Amino acid sequence: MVTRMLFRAVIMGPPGSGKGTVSDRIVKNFALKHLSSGDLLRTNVQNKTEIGVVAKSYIDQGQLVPDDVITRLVLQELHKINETNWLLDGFPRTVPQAVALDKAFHINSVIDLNVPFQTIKDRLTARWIHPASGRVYNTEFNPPKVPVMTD
Ligand SMILES: Nc1nc2c(ncn2[C@@H]2O[C@H](COP(=O)(O)OP(=O)(O)O)[C@@H](O)[C@H]2O)c(=O)[nH]1
Ligand SMILES: Nc1ncnc2c1ncn2[C@@H]1O[C@H](COP(=O)(O)OP(=O)(O)O)[C@@H](O)[C@H]1O
Repeated sequence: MVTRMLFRAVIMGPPGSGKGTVSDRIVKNFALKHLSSGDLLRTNVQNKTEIGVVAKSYIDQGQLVPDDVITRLVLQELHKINETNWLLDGFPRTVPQAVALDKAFHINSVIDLNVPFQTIKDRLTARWIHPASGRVYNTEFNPPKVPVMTD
């Protein structure tokens, strides 16, 4: 049996550090699937799945979704793309999540975005998200081609 080497990476950093933006750029240049825990949760919230209903109450309060809920959701998705190289964004965020991921998969690389707090504040102030597509812009760094429109 021939076993193909698969590349598994995690991108970490506080909210607003640029995980989503950097991930988009990486997957444009490398054959990786980008899986974002935030996007996954938002899809579940939109579709009103059982997990989505539970997750919404935490997200709306600005809290982390409980470890067992998010871990089940993310690992289930990762098993679906078992034959693919992937880049995981937003997970793990806690030690129990990291332990669960480490047990389930061998991780080849971790990118840790180290961005000063003031820079994060400035970026989040200028962040602009198009709700329908989930595309992320920045009014200074990465503005949409037509102001207030998504491209
Ligand atoms: N100036 C600058 N802004 C950036 C950079 N990377 C991301 N941003 C912007 O910072 C904001 C937060 O980025 P995002 O990818 O949503 O961060 P996440 O919350 O870690 O996924 C967005 O408005 C991005 O357009 C960067 O390298 N420089
Ligand atoms: N690994 C995780 N563990 C717990 N909750 C999470 C996790 N990832 C995402 N969430 C929930 O989803 C929300 C949105 O996440 P995300 O899109 O990554 O945005 P941000 O990077 O701006 O926090 C978080 O505020 C949190 O409530």
